[in-house]
Amino acid sequence: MAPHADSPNESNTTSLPTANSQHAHHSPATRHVHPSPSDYGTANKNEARKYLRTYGLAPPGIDSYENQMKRCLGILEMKKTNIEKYQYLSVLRNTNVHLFYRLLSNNVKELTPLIYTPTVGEACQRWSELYTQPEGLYLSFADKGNLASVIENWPHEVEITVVTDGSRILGLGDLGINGMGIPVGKLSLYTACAGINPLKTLPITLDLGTNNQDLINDPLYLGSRRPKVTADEEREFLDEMMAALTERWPSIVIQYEDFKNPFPSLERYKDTYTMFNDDIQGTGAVILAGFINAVKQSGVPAKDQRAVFLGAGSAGVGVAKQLAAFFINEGLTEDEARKCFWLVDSKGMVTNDREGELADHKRYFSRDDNNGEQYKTLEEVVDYVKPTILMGLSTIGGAFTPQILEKMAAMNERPVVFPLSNPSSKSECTFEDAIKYTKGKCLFASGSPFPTLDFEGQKLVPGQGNNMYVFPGIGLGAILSKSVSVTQAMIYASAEALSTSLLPEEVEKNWLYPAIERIRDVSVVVTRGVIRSAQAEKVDRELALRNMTDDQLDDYIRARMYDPFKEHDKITNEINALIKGIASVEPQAEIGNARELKAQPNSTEGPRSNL
Ligand SMILES: NC(=O)C1=CN([C@@H]2O[C@H](COP(=O)(O)OP(=O)(O)OC[C@H]3O[C@@H](n4cnc5c(N)ncnc54)[C@H](O)[C@@H]3O)[C@@H](O)[C@H]2O)C=CC1
Ligand SMILES: CC(=O)C(=O)O
Ligand SMILES: [Mg+2]
Repeated sequence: MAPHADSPNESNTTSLPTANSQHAHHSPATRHVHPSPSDYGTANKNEARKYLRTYGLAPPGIDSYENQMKRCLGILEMKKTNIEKYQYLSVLRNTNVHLFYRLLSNNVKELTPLIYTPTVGEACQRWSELYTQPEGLYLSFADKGNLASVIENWPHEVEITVVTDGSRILGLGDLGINGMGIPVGKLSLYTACAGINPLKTLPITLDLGTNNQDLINDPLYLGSRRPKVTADEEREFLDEMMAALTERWPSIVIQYEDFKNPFPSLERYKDTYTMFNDDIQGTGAVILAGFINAVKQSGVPAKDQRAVFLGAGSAGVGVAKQLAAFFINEGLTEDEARKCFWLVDSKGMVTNDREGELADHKRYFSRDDNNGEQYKTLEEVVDYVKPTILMGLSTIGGAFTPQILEKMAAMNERPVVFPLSNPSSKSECTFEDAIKYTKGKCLFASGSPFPTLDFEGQKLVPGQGNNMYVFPGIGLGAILSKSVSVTQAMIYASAEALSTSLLPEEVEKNWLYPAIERIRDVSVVVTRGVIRSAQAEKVDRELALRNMTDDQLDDYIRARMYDPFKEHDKITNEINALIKGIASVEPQAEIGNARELKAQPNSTEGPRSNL
């Protein structure tokens, strides 16, 4: 990007009718609305400052983007802990949203762990303790019956929302309204990875009570202290919320995230609203993509795959279902595909004849061929099944012990070992242990990032099997195609697209996922796959996209992605348009602060000094 290296005294490329008059007041070349925090940015040129009415309200020096980012990285460097870095970045997002996204886009690998897993886990655990600024919308059970009017308070147009009830935040359990860090973090990635306009994103956290006694006892906790509502109460609440959101924003895409039991809501809303569940479907897709590439390397055909899953919750079952769909595509019958999976939960291997009631979502993969044997521990199950694949979605850090990893290596040329639980403390094993105990044989991906490793003279790069590779493209695809729903085929298509998005040199290095630094390009490929699938399923409403070639569609997608490096061009265009008098000025909300909750006054206010 070209730096904006103007000095305070340099004149700028365009000159406003009143720009050089030190005493000019009431210039028509100003916006007739209050500046937003981003308008005070130090990279704004004088002309822009006058136009935005922030002249004199920021230091006179005019920064280049590079300088701004250098300063931010310097400040980050000074922060001692990751949670301090998280806080600094949150404040930056609130005060200069475009700078925040420039910084994030240019440093996605380094900064994602600070705004997302693992740091967001601690941020959620301490949300009420560290609370400093509004970020998102809270919908309380006490407001049932009035949700539409609460939603009305959100001051911006919305294209996409991420909703959590905080009841299963990463692998950290029920965190109540402290879970807000998750929708905020996911939506930051929507913007950084898929260029969804930050102003058009809405983080929502539902306050449906909590069963976490520590929170209830915590005087600083900012949610209600009532016990978690019943399943029936939750359903009624969600019915009202879905209707109210869609009433206000008819094209809104709604992503469910980190609910303890998300299956009933997915089943209930998936055909009626443009919604999907990230933990079941997004995770299923991202792991399928990595697995498709792992299969190419391991050479084990679908019919010979034996997958043991530690964890049979939303993510475990979601991933198993996507892999089963792939096995069916590879020629297996549904029953043969289903039989490739052995699920293990906190009570041991999931079987039809074990004691106690089996949750509905576990039935599909429940085994009936265990001859009355109940295998309680993962090691017992590994000995019994002799798996080719070991997936971890259990929230149990360290559950893939050295012994289990050694067994995987002894049984397989290239064992697939995916410890996918988040944050890092919950990962079923580290990359280092996986490499050490399988002697470098395993095909590895983890939910949270691990550092690269030197092993026998080779630099090994771990894959990150995290739904962040697909949900941005699923969301953008649904928005651009104006899909009436997000179908299973669209989710599957996102996985196929991701699996093909690797560059030849990435394939050459045996990577399972593309470099995270290329995420915006990858998201274009995923978005195109999702749109094509929506068209095939006839759930799209933007019919003109059907006539585009793939190249044309890619250009179309790119052109609609928010680019934080172009925000100043937008201001310049507004000024030029104003000078020429040929266009009306865009409302401030277009370039304002994404998370600013205070509604902007409309333009009835008279102009102030432009100096
Ligand atoms: N890498 C990624 O992109 C994603 C990772 N996840 C992670 O997966 C984990 C699970 O998420 P969900 O399935 O949504 O949670 P969940 O609460 O629905 O399921 C957890 C499962 O783990 C099982 N489990 C708990 N303790 C166990 C033990 N000692 N031994 C064996 N199994 C045990 C439970 O019985 C349950 O089946 C979380 O840590 C989450 O962060 C979730 C979604 C995406
Ligand atoms: C990544 C994610 O969605 C989770 O850990 O829940
Ligand atoms: Mg999640």
